[in-house]
Amino acid sequence: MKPGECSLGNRLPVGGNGNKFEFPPQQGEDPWKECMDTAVQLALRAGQVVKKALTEEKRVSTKTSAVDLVTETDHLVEDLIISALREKFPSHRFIGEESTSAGSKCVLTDCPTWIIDPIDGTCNFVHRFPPVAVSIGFAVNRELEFGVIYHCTNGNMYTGRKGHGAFCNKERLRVTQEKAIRNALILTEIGPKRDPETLKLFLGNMEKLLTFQAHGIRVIGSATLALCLVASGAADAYYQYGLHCWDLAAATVIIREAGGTVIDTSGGPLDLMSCRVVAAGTMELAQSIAQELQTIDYGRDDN
Ligand SMILES: Nc1ncnc2c1ncn2[C@@H]1O[C@H](CO)[C@@H](O)[C@H]1OP(=O)(O)O
Ligand SMILES: [Mg+2]
Ligand SMILES: [Mg+2]
Repeated sequence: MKPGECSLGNRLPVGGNGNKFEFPPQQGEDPWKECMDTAVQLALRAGQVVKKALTEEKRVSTKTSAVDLVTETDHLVEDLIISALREKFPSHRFIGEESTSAGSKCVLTDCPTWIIDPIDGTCNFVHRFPPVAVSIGFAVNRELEFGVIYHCTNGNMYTGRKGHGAFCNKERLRVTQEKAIRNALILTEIGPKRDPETLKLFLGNMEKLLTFQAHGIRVIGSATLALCLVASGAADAYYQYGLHCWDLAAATVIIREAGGTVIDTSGGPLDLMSCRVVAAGTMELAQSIAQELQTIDYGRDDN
């Protein structure tokens, strides 16, 4: 994809809410810099909407299961982000969690594509449990170029740009060098299926890792923020069956740029649409976890 195919428009800041997040300086020409700057500004703007709505009464509906929640704020924020991006970059494509739920196609092509989770941690949002994020990933030629994840309740802005590192605000992120399950702090998420067979597999996977003397397993209710904790070195690994491309896109760039590994649960390369992942600071730990996991089938995002 040539840089010219990203309609760069003018350089007016998006939003104008007075928030002055400065992206860490980069060297050389970056054809997607304006896109990334726009993503940061939009994540901040969306984050403010989410933060305000957190304390207000919410209308909650369910999607794929009784525990897969959505609110009017998820829709509002996704519309806000996609309409602003479409206006600025009319030739680009969009994959959004709520647009996909409403029937939009979820396919990644070579075109510049934005992959958006308007609220990651909707269940947390509904309960006012703090890990709640806005996640914006961007891919060109099916390769992830950058990711922006805004932790709405504590104001942390996580960014990763391919080849330029990962940051939390202005602080560079680094993964841990832990290689063994034995000493690892591991994060996961439960996924929306709660039938007995799925729960047995989910708990069996946890039990296996605990049997190997993992220091701990944590579930925080936001896949994107859990992955940011791995990028930050606050946890050693993350695995899950039942997440989606919008949970993974932005975070994958951030972890890789923090020196970490993101792979498929089979031990092979990541497939963004496969609804499963293992991420870790080291390939050794990622492979060890992948080897122990029993597959939970969640289908694919692109069919
Ligand atoms: N009841 C629930 N509890 C936690 N996460 C849930 C959930 N239902 C759906 N999810 C989604 O599953 C992802 C990975 O498990 C989470 O980050 C969350 O993304 P969401 O809030 O964007 O829907
Ligand atoms: Mg969401
Ligand atoms: Mg999500």
